[in-house]
Amino acid sequence: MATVTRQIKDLRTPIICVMGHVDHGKTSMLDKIRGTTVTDIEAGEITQHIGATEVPLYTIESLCKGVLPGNIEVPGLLFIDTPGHHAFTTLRSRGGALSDLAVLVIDIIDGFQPQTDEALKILKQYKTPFIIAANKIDRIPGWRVNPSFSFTKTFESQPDNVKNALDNRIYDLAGKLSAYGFSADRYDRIRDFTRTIGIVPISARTGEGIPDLLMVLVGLAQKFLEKNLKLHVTGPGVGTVLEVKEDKGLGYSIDTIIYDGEIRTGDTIVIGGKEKPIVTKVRALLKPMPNRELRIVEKFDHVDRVTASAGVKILASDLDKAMAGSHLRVAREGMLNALIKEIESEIERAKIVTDETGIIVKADTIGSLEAIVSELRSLKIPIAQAEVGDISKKDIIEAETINDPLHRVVLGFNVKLLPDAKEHMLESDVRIFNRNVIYRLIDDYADWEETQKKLAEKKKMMEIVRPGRIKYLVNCTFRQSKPAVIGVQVQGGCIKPGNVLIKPDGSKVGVIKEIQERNENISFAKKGKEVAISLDGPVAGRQIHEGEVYYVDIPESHCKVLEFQLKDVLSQDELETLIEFLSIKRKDDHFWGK
Ligand SMILES: Nc1nc2c(ncn2[C@@H]2O[C@H](COP(=O)(O)OP(=O)(O)OP(=O)(O)O)[C@@H](O)[C@H]2O)c(=O)[nH]1
Repeated sequence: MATVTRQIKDLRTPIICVMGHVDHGKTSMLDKIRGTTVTDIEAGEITQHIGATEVPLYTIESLCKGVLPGNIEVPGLLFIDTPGHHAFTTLRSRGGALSDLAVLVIDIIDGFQPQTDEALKILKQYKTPFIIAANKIDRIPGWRVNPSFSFTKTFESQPDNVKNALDNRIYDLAGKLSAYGFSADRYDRIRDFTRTIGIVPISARTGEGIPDLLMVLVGLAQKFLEKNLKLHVTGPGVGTVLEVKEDKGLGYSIDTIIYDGEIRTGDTIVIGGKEKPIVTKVRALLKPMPNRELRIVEKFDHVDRVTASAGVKILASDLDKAMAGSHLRVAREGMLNALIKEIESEIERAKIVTDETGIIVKADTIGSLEAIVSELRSLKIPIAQAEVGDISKKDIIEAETINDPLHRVVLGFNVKLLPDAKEHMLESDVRIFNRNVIYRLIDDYADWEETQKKLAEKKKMMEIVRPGRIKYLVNCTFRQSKPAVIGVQVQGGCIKPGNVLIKPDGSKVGVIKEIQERNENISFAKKGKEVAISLDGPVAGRQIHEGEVYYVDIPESHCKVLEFQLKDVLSQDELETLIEFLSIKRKDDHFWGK
């Protein structure tokens, strides 16, 4: 058996990003690789944050059971677990940009889905080499499970019809990929991985195909790293802050990915802070034990130095204001000022340009903030303020000053509602949405906004005098005066008690006191109804005559609202009646109600 003992010191660990549609099995796949389970702690079952898992070469070697080629020099693989929903585009792009390689997970039964397409577009844009993990092969009807087998081995043991079914699905995937200009094939039929995308059939549930996946990734990383990547493992470290945490006993710490160079205890580092760059000294470097996921690790190794690429927890003072998503740079001799300037301009760029008025957004990291902002922008929802941090009383007070009640809103993503904010909220009309799943946060706000709009329209309609046209029916004079009681037919729109009536020549008729239908008082009568109305003002036979037509007199300000704001909510006959009424009013004054 060929042993893999050729680690060359200066090669950094390639960073792998995992992408794919919701529920296609990204988390399960990583779980299978690292042998732990994070699915249970995912909010809303969607992976929310970039996490990192280092899989050392010896683990890959043992999983691949001797099938690994003999020329591997990379020290292992560092997996970044990117989230799966389209609202995470920004985070994904960051993952895409950060990673050397990607695995696009596709449920072989479900096939291409919207986020599969989106991931492909991102991969293409960033020119990131990738492979496809065609997951859930155990769901192919008739599949014979061989837990943890390599794909080639388990495939051999399948009946012909199952083999064909799998190949047909792979063929389908390859067809879809060709629409993006990618040529793709089952990985074991490919000679040149730089030209053809490898499709590795796997089952994240049974572990089948996982050895093949790792083997292809290591081989590909080796090839691409040799060709395309300059490897710095000795220069000053460069990284990105994934999360800022307050841990019991540890104080504030930052979880980071170091993707270039090295970092040592005692190093001076510069990182992005909420207001200004933070310059601090590394007190301790805590590396997760190999094969553990950075977020749920309980055990750390204290190390003196870490080389790229690695997920590492850094302990230092002044980290409470560190900003998740910002860069981290190690400052060696004479570099400090330049680095501070660099991080300063980065903070400046990260400040999200906001609109003059709009809602307030708070999020836990720059990445999630950017994702929410870009989603809100695409929905054309204005943003007055967007910041990393918990929801404070100040945010609510700020929101109270917003004129439009639909924008008197604070959207919080994965943040706390601070106690003083909670208290103030009770006496405020500001609406707060605080969720830990981005699409739910935005959907909830959009639903609320829609309901509020409808309610506001309804309220407006209730207050506004609406168009109406009636005909005074022949032989329907029931009382001549004080009040006159006459029978009418509603010919357009509707009438209500309190409506003032006018004639087509614009002269005033009187005010409707009551409306009766079969001797019962009613609050309104719509088109088609024949009702009796009592009228204050006119004397039947003198000022008003049977056979005449009257219009509801609409105040000029109401006409403006009807014509320019509520036109879409008016029925066809209301609209026609309004047009007739306006032509009466505009006969002498062309600009009436405009
Ligand atoms: N039968 C079968 N089920 C699988 C396999 N892989 C994942 N699943 C199931 O598919 C569901 C989704 O898997 P996840 O790993 O949570 O998917 P994900 O892509 O990480 O989903 P998000 O984090 O929500 O984006 C879970 O119920 C898994 O148990 C597989 O290979 N075979």
